[in-house]
Amino acid sequence: MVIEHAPVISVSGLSKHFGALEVLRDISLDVAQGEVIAVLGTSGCGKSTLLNILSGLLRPDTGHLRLYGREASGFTDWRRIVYMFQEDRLLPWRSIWRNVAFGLEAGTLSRTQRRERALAALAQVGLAAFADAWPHQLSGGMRSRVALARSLVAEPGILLMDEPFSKLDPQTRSQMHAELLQLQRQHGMTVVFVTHDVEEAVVLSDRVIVLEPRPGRVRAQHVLDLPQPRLPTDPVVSERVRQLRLEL
Ligand SMILES: Nc1ncnc2c1ncn2[C@@H]1O[C@H](COP(=O)(O)OP(=O)(O)OP(=O)(O)O)[C@@H](O)[C@H]1O
Repeated sequence: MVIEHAPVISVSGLSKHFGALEVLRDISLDVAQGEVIAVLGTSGCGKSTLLNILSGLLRPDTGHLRLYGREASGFTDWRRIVYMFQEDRLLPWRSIWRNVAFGLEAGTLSRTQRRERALAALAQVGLAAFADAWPHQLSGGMRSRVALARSLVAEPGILLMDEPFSKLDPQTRSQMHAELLQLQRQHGMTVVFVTHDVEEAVVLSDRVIVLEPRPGRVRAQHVLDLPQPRLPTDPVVSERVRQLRLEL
């Protein structure tokens, strides 16, 4: 879904080195509100580094990052942006609802309100019944859903994801894809995720940004105007996957 607005994320001329290693060179990219963007590239091409910059965790050496129309250096509303990591990062000593509510603790909500919000987020991922369970009692897919609930509980405008489903088995992964898209539509969120899985990029995204390695540069952008849901077995989908694989 693409809503025509000023970009919520705008990157221009961005570069990043780690010591002598040039990781990103002259990256420019605009993301509209409600878009789902896949950043696709081989291992080590700088995908996570780019996401770290978009999230404010890392500063670029040169170039500009604008979020909701503001230069990142003057942007203060970082709570509108949530970062979902590759690992679920659940805290083993906290019950499920308290894991989900973790990010709300810095705010002004009471414990009861935090629990209500956490329960609502858990209900959205089908895990309301597990609110008082512990992380070790959950399967990998369930833990992944909890991580998604924890990301959604703060109602972010932008969700950044670094290969969040890469550790799941293929079937659970497809379920998570469908759930993510449903939640994304409900909330109108902008999603930017990085992956080296071409099929995942084609199934989920409105647009694929292909990064070229050493140093990471934008090689191509592809708009995927295919209807949802997209099944990997659909010939139109598998043809796009085949074409994109040739580019990597
Ligand atoms: N903090 C750091 N210090 C030094 N080098 C780093 C740092 N972070 C990343 N790198 C290097 O920068 C390059 C790009 O790393 P990055 O993690 O962004 O790639 P990636 O495309 O996300 O890889 P993968 O798909 O394997 O996760 C790699 O060569 C990596 O070793």
